[in-house]
Amino acid sequence: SQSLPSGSQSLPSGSQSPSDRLGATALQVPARLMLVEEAEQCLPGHSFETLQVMLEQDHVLHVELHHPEKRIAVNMAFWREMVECFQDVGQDSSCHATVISGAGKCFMAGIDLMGMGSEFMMVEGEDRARKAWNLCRKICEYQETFSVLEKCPKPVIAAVHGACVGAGVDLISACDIRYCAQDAWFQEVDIGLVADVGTLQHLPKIMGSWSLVNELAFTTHKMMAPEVQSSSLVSRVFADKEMLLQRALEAATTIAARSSVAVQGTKVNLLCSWDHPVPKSLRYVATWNMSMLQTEDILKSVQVAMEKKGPEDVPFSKL
Ligand SMILES: CCC/C=C/C=C/C(=O)SCCNC(=O)CCNC(=O)[C@H](O)C(C)(C)COP(=O)(O)OP(=O)(O)OC[C@H]1O[C@@H](n2cnc3c(N)ncnc32)[C@H](O)[C@@H]1OP(=O)(O)O
Repeated sequence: SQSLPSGSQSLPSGSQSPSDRLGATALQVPARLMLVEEAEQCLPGHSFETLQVMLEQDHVLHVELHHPEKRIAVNMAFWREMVECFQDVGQDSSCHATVISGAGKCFMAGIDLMGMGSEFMMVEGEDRARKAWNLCRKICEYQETFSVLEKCPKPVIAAVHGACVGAGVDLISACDIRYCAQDAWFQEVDIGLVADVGTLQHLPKIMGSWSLVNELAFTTHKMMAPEVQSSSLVSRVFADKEMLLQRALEAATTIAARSSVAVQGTKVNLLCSWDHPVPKSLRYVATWNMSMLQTEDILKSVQVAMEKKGPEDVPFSKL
């Protein structure tokens, strides 16, 4: 059988239909069985090769992409570690929201053109059918690197500065909120292949203009910050990286102070409406809320609203 990157036994294999995605979000099966207490201690200090995880505020994690000397060109470890990291974020009840950014001069320079070329050229298999089968499995595993961001019920905010190329666009298109700095620019892959890990599936739904999506995909047109804002790829542009991170962390802190029942349930149901027609999504939220409306968070929230306080004043229980 095809040899896998080390540690990749923890990656789910096979492509997922929208309903699989929803099911996985709603009823996540732990990838690595871990007690909540262990998960809480584990993530911020966890040592990854390509990711640095920092606890920024109460309940807010900052995941920084690392490989600054190669402009965050992503290597084999990255594809595996993103899955490990965001599966753990999903399980960690003390994390309510996450910011993801790039260390050094840019957000991401795409795949490591030197290190990863052989990954797709050298596919094992005794004949073409078996090679194709193994290649399909591999592509599905790489898709999971960014799909994990959607499956994670905690909102993920992408904070982009400088270049965001190829796989960087795949990554941000799977995030829940996208902010960028004035110096940010975005560009599709131009290495003789069809992008296959999320960009083409997400961008038409995210951006307001099919024409612009096509332009970006067909011509590899370099989009600068004002253009990505007017096309809705990002919702806010900030003067520089410092301001960008500050405002991304502020947004994450606001989210983290709210009821987890409300925030995580909202993410799951927004994804449902992304994937399904309105009647089906309405039925789903009715089924969702027949249990979730029984939360104590509603009473607590109403009480503080009456007292003219904010959600940060409510002692919500962990989820
Ligand atoms: C696997 C599943 C499917 C996924 C497919 C994804 C495909 C893609 O991502 S395609 C996109 C590939 N990326 C690129 O084409 C971008 C290449 N890089 C650049 O254009 C520039 O480096 C960049 C604009 C990002 C930054 O420019 P700057 O002037 O600031 O830096 P450089 O001097 O160019 O680079 C500094 C060192 O980093 C190395 N480097 C940069 N990008 C990559 C890369 N993608 N892969 C490998 N190495 C990279 C660059 O060679 C320099 O190294 P050194 O010469 O040793 O200092």
